This record gives sequence, structure tokens and C-alpha cells, in this order.
Amino acid sequence: MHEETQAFIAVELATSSIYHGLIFMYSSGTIQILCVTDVEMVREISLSTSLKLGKPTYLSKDHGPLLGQGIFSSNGTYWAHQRKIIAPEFYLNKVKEMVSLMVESTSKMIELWDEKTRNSEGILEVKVEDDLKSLVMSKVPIGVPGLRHIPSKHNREIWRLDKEIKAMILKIVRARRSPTYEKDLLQLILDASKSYEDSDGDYLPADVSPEMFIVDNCKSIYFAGHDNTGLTASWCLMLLAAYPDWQARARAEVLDVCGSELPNDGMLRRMKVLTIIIHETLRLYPPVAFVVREALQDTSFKGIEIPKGTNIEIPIPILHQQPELWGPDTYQFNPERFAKGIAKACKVPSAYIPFGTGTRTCAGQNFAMTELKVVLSMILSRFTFSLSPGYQYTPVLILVLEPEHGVNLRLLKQYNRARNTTTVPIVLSTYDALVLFFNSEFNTSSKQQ
Ligand code: HEM
Repeated sequence: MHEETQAFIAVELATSSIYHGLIFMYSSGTIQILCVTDVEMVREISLSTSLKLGKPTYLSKDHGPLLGQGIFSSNGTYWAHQRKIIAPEFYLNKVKEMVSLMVESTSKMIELWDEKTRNSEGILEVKVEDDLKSLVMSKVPIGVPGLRHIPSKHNREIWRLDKEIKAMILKIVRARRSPTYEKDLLQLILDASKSYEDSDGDYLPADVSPEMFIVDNCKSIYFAGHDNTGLTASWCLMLLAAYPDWQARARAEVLDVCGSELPNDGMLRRMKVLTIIIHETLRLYPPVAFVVREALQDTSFKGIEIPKGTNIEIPIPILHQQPELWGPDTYQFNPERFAKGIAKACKVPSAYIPFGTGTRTCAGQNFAMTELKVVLSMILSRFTFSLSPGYQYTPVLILVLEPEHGVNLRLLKQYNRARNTTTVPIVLSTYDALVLFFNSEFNTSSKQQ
């Protein structure tokens, strides 16, 4: 950043009136970041156009193997084009059609838990391979020039995984290069890449091939979708285990709404208690901890000049927990605060941003909310649960906010009262199981596509 501009920002910051939060600069290696927790400025940022603010360049550079230049990290007209193809696939009417697939996948997971309970005389420890890909790649440091090119053991592992993932995606793609496939998301991405090929790469940035367009978008959607939802479900189960009264309320609602049937779209919409529990979980444990932006042109917020190239960061947990905004019980789990809707839960509604904000807001939030309700309602109707004595409360921010040692729960199987059988205790690392579940669900849908 130009020195004069830097000095100008510093003066402006020092004199700006601070309202409900802070605006300050810090640097991480060579990257300078404007950190914003001021709700008024956050609101202005959310109203900004995608031509003014985009995703920081360091995302696709430092997290290249993870994100490439897909929808999550690209900018400008290239991003707008990808958003136009991908976002409609997650509109409510489309998500509605996916409920039965979500129920089917959840049933498989629950059957597995049931099965294992029977086979292990009631006590079960599940340990599965974690998502090696995201864990390894999340260790990439930002802001240290050239480090990502050094052939260290860690970088070689990243490159190997990158190659492997690319080969896997292209194998799926090659298997479906046939016009008989329905127009699902993958097919829309393939069609878009085909039209790029046909038009000699029009609209594509010079360094992006049609093949890269496919691979990067598959990686982006997978990255954006699977861990966040699995983590939210895990945090939610942890909170319900710690607050048995809320667990009982949620279960009573599920049983009232669904009876002995599996949930469908109409039933999910009637689950108000479960919805506020998910909102409160996302307030306290937002898996994505920062909204990040880069000024794509000179701009200004709250009268502060922001030069082109400035990185902006909004720490979500700080906004979600400011006592001034949420009241004195802000650190407590109290889903009731959302009973009258998100707008009434907080003094400044734009401070609640678990799915981000503005034009770059999460494209999959309807999908995520629906999937969470399916999974949680089916677990609630089948099991009662409490925290296992082995559970350690260790939230850590790696790339996302996750429980370092998983969430270990003691599950008691809910039997049909009519059958008059007793409950069976099992101990389960729910986080591991859910991450595995969300991974396998993605695999299932890609196989079906
Ligand atoms: C509880 C689950 C989820 C949470 C908390 C979450 C949160 C977020 C956040 C904070 C962002 C960045 C928004 C911003 O920069 O303003 C984002 C972006 C995105 N999310 Fe999600 N997400 C979740 C689930 C999903 C799912 C299930 C999908 C798709 C299957 C998805 C697809 C995307 C995409 C495509 C983007 C990039 C949007 C763009 O830049 O245009 N997300 N998400």
C-alpha cells in the first residue's frame, strides 16, 4: 500500500467515531488487514457491490490447492458468471427436492449407529479418518512470501493431494460426458465449461482452462459445503447435550410434527424450536470465523478512504457476542432470543452474519439449514444424549471453528414406548461421525449425478 495512503488511513482511523465496535489495522506477514467490528461499517460493507469489494487475492494464491479460482475465491465478471450458474441450484425450490435424499442419507447413518450399538453390547467408540485434505491445507501460512513454493514435506503433501483430488474429480466428470444426464449442478458446471471451450475461452481469465473451471468449482463447493454443515451439527448436538431442557423441547417438537414418519419439507418448516436452536448455535459457534474482502477499487466506508488493494476482515464471533448488541446473557446459550425472528434477536440485525454478508453471502444457506434440520430432527427422534465424560471442550480455529478433540456424546437409544424396551447407552465421537457422514453424502450425490 502507498505510504501516503497508509498514513491517511491511520489518521482517519484515529479520528473516526467508534460505534459498537472497532476499526483498526494489523499485519500478518506481508499482508495488511483492516479489521472491522463496527456494525455501521459492517452494514455499509454489506451494501457494497461486487465490483467494489471482492475476495482477497491471497485466498486463491495461498489456498490455491484448496480453492483454486472457483466461486469462493474469484472476483469480477468471472465470479458473477459462476454465481449465476451455481446459486440457483440452492434456491429453496431446488433444496425442497433434495429433502428425500438428505433423509435417505441420514437414515443410513442412523442405521449404522443402531447396528453398531447392537454389535458392541451397547458401548461404542467410533474413530474415523478426519478430512485430511482440509486439515493439511489449512496449515498453509498466509502473508509469508514464497513459502508455498518451497518443496517442504508439508508442501509436497499438499501438491500430492491436489493432484489426487483433481484426478478424482476429472474421473467423475469423464464418466458423465454424456447428454443423458439430468441438469444437476455438476452438469451445469460441465455445460458452462463446454461453452467456454466452444467460444475459445471467452469470459475465462487467461490462466484458467475449462478443465480448471470444473475442478476449481467442484473443490470450492465441496470446501464451502461439507465441513461447515458437519461442524454446525456437531456444535448443536454438544449444546443440546449440555442443555437437556432444550433437547427435550426440540425432541417434543420433532415428535409432535413428524409423529412416526420421516421428516419432509413441510414438516421441516414447522420445526420452529429446532430452527432457533440452530440460529443460536451459529451465533455462538460460527464455523466460518471471518468474512474477508479486498477493495477492488478505491472506496470509502463511514467516511474513511479505503484504497484499492486493502484487505478487510470482519471477525464474526466478536460481532455475534458483543454484550452491547446481544444483552448481558450474550455468552449463554439462549435460543429464545431468536423466537421473534433474526431481526428481533439483536439490536442491530446486520451484526448476525454466520453465512456472511452482501453480494458474497453463502450460496448454500438454504441447503445447509434444511440439511441441519433433517439430520438433527432424525437424531433427536431416535436418541437422547448427554456429554460423554471423555468430552473435552476445546474449540480451535484452524481454517474453521472446530472442536479439537471432537464431540463425544453418550447416546441413549429412544425405543418406541409401545414396545416397552429399555434405553441402550453408546459413546460416540459425533463430530467424527458427522464429518464422515457429510463427506459420504457428497460422495453419494456425486455418484448419483
Ligand atoms: C452451516 C453451514 C454453512 C455456513 C455457516 C456457511 C458459511 C459461509 C460463509 C460465511 C461464506 C462466506 C460469505 C461471505 O464472504 O460473505 C460462505 C460462502 C459460500 N458458501 Fe457457505 N456456509 C455453509 C454451508 C454451505 C453449503 C452447504 C454450501 C453448498 C453446498 C455452501 C456454499 C457456499 C458457496 C458457494 C459460497 C461462496 C459464495 C460466493 O462467494 O459467491 N455453503 N458460506
